[in-house]
Amino acid sequence: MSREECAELDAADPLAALRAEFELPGGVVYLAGNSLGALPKAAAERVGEMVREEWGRGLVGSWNAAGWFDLPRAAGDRIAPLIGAAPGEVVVGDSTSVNVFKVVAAALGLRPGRRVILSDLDNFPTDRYMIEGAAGALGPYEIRDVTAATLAGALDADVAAVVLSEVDYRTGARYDMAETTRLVQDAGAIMIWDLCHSAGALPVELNACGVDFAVGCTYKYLNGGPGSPAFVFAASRHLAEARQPLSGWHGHAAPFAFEPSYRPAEGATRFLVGTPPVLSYGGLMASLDLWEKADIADVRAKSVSLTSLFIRLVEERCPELELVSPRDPERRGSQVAFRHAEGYAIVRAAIDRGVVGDFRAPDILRFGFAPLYVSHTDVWDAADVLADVFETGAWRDPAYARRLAVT
Ligand SMILES: Cc1ncc(COP(=O)(O)O)c(C=O)c1O
Ligand SMILES: Nc1c(O)cccc1C(=O)C[C@H](N)C(=O)O
Repeated sequence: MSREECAELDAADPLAALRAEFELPGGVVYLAGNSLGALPKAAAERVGEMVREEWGRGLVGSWNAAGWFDLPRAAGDRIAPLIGAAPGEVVVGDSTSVNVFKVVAAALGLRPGRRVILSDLDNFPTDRYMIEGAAGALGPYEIRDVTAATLAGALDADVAAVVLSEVDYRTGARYDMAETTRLVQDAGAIMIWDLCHSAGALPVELNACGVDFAVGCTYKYLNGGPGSPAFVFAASRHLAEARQPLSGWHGHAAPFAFEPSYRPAEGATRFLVGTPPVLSYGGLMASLDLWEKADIADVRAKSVSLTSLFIRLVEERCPELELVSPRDPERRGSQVAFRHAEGYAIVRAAIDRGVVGDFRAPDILRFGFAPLYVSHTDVWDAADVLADVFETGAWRDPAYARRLAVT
């Protein structure tokens, strides 16, 4: 595959026009949108307007006039179609970590008498830490570690809830959501999915799969900006009964009645806690405008095309790298991971040459493909830079051996 052929694929890409809506620095191929999505140009304007007009001029009246109070529900209703949820089932607030705690607590409350939580050993650590915290605070509960291969054998009548990430943050491996949810629910347990690496990366059908609860962040493929608030989904059939213990006033049935005791709000609002980080919703809402112009089926088709092309080019040109992601596109998300003992130095050398991926210990090189702004020529250029890093031995520079504190 030549660079010219990649350009032809880009010319036929139905999402191509969306790239111009993003602020992307020149000379950079950005393959870390699975960690922090790129900046939509309109997001900078929107946040600026919120600061100047809504905060500066509207002052406290903006809680009503500018709709600040309803942002968690409004943003949730706009994310709902991207994850196969109905209006009223999704709210946006807090972080994914905090939302894991809430849905685990809600799930445990729906399965009294069952004392076991199953958690994927390969799940992103914060999910595991929050499950430990919830089990300790609400328990005692026993946590049993599973993998995709051992899950079925671990399901028994003691299991209250199962928490899995649909797409593995390191390998990009993807669970079969429909089949796994059915398996878990057939055992009488509650199914909780973490969609951090799914939302905006591939079509998610929460209700079609009968999922109970889900959480996910908005700063990766949804491009909401650094630290933009996370979402939480609760299936409508659970909304009347589900309770979560972080009973803050924004989840109260009548926050401005200032009642002395907590009464949960109707619907998913009961999963809210305190005052929303209003300005952080500005970037997210601007980004969600772009999502209305994108067909998620096109997003998936392009994602498969980009990731498959990257695997092919890198395997041809960098035989030193071992593919870690599933080769079958059905079984992977929108990222590609390779293994190499010197992965850290290789990633740093590639970043210095304009190809921004990231490294996950102990030896994973990770590249995310956000179909709204990554092109096939970007993929070609990234593989070219990686090949150059090997051919020139650039990664051997001692400067690349020194680990940075973050990311
Ligand atoms: C699967 C998964 N869950 C959770 C998180 C993070 O959660 P939080 O936004 O609370 O830091 C990440 C990435 O940061 C993730 O990849
Ligand atoms: N959430 C992050 C953060 O607070 C700092 C640095 C990176 C992140 C990330 O999102 C990492 C990402 N979840 C991952 O899959 O590794």
